[in-house]
Amino acid sequence: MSIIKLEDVNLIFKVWREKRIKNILIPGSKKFNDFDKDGTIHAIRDMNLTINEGERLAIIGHNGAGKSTFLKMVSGIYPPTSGSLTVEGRISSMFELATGFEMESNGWDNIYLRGLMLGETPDSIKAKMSEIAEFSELGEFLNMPVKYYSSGMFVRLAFSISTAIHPDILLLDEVVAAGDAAFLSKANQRMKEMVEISKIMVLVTHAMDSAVEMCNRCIWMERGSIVMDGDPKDVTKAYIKSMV
Ligand SMILES: Nc1ncnc2c1ncn2[C@@H]1O[C@H](COP(=O)(O)OP(=O)(O)OP(=O)(O)O)[C@@H](O)[C@H]1O
Repeated sequence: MSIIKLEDVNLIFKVWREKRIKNILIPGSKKFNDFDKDGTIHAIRDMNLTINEGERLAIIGHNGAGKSTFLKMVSGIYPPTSGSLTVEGRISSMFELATGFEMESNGWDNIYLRGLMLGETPDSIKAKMSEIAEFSELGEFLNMPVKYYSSGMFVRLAFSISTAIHPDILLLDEVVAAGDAAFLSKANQRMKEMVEISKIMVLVTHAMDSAVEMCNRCIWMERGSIVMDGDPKDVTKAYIKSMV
């Protein structure tokens, strides 16, 4: 049984500002970085939300609304400052794909290490290695330290590993642009398969048609809070209307 449950959750970032060189050197420039009077950003505010199995949730909202922070919090990157966050199920995050790579190690070693990080056992990741390598189409480059990869090659490797595991909960931040056109179409197909097998999907997007086509529930966030929660057609319509 997979579930994501937030009860009165807050996430506050402490923003370092008083000691900026600019503040010290230029008198009167202290207000340069005035997000909040006390130097904090309240990214998630008193959030209550339950996401159950079968739900495909889209999160929409303006820049800085807290959408990506929400995903990172659910994936465990940022712990909530207060409140209760329950996540049951194996998570796969399709964002910050580069996190956790060993730049000095080669592609093969990174497949293995990253697989373990994503919850595979040594045996299960070994069994998937050749399939991951094949999907990435990196061939001989897999023997090379990943620090020498081009950005497109790096994305291919990261994407191939992340999508080889079968998650209960799939967290997506926009569409993953993975390499050239041929790889992109293969990647999109693989992404669709992942969406189908996952029990819960959360998609952060600025594309209203993706929210409507891919999801069966939508929340609109502003300033860390949920403004509206409901059918993607209704929520995206209200969001668009608010902008005109
Ligand atoms: N690591 C961090 N440290 C400090 N503040 C942060 C950090 N990450 C995000 N923020 C702040 O938290 C707020 C929410 O940011 P977030 O990235 O979640 O917004 P978003 O809705 O995903 O925006 P966008 O649509 O532009 O991607 C913003 O004010 C942002 O500046």
